[in-house]
Amino acid sequence: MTDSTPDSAPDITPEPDARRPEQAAVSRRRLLGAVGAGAAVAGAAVGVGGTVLAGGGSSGSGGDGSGGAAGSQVVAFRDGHQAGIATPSQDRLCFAAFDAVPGATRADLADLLKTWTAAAEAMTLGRPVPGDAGDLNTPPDDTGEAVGLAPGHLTVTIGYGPSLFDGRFGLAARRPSALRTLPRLPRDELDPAGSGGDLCVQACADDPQVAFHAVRNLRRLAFGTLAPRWMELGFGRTSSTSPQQATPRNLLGFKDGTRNIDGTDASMMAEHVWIGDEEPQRWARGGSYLVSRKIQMRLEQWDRDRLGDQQDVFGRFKSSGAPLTGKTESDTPDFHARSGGQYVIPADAHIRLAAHENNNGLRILRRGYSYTDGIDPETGDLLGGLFFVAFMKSPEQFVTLQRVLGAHDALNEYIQHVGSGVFVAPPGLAAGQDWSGQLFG
Ligand SMILES: C=CC1=C(C)c2cc3[nH]c(cc4nc(cc5[nH]c(cc1n2)c(C)c5CCC(=O)O)C(CCC(=O)O)=C4C)c(C)c3C=C
Ligand SMILES: [Fe+2]
Repeated sequence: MTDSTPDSAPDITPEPDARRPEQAAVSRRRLLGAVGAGAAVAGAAVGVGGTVLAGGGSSGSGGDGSGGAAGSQVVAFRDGHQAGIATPSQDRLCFAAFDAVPGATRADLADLLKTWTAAAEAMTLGRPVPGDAGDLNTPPDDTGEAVGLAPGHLTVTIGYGPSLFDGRFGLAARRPSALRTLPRLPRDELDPAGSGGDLCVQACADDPQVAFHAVRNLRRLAFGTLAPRWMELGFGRTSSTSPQQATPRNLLGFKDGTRNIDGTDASMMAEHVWIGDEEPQRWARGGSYLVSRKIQMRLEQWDRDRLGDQQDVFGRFKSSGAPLTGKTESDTPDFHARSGGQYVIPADAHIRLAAHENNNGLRILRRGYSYTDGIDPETGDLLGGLFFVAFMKSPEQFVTLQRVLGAHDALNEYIQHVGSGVFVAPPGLAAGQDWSGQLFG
């Protein structure tokens, strides 16, 4: 893949002297007129209709706004698969789920998805949402907080929830076969207000402001069609999706992502992650199912647990990340090894229960983030955990794993699943294509 070197982001400074309630509709019309799917992004040096835009390498480096770094901080927006799945996971996340507002029509949704495509592509390049930046009588098309920041390897990945394929938008006949609300799983205590959604947007970047800016601007463009349902900010990745990345640690202090699927391994991705020819809905092939789970951790309780028990919970050493049967992080766990009649990796250890060796070869691509919700007003405890995100060929992969984990995992003493989502992430966009045409056919 080739790196592009976008110009530094243009100034979008005119001070608005009038803020009108119809601002969003005006902006959306202007954006469609000015850009349109497949046309050149306003001010961009690179066309969006076919030119290879960028390499997808992410080092996790922070966006420093330096023009020199920008060229290597653009992840290709158009590809066979959406960026933000197999591409290296960035350090920061902003994830939002949206619902269609009552009265929103098929035409509204189609219009919005076209607009979102152009906006997401521009922001990925480190550019503002396109439009006429000089009109003093309408609000600026871009909210402005990413001006001067580097692209930060921004990826914008969208997904459609099962509810989008009900009767409202004439999409029932286009519902991917495995897309349905997850069944109730063991120990679930889900908050409906923090679960589900008609659509989702996963924005990942090296810089939290770049990720938030992307979601905020898509939300702004959606006024009158979609309303936000829930949102999560992730401040530290808890997985590696490329062999070049060091394994990060989760909030329990353990290396997380050691035996994740490598996003550059095309055959593993085809076998476990990408929707293939088995899917009758051709438009969804090359996409993937996204399962999100907000998993609260009992951090204070964990912090009082002894090290030996913490290691038994996972079946790995805390400091090195090696399995309890090995010496280094990359050693393969030996699930048969015993000592004094007991398994070295305990029967209820997280990795024993989750390992593909013990689940008929089943694997998922994990791409989660740590989150915090501040302090529990009732107990004074720190609130935080894992915003688990995983991609897979079918949500059944998650359901199968979680049925086992929810019933037997030693980790259950320290966690609670409180939010849930399932979405189909459509395949990547070809030159000239947009999310609207792809979904509506
Ligand atoms: C249903 C799927 C999974 C949920 C939910 C889940 C929650 C969860 N996991 C950790 C921390 C770790 N998980 C690790 C490995 C691991 N986890 C899953 C699946 C789920 N985890 C899988 C498939 C695996 C790989 C197992 C293997 O093949 O060995 C590890 C070990 C290091 C690694 O391989 O990544 C850690 C640590 C937490 C904290 C958590 C919920 C809060
Ligand atoms: Fe896990």
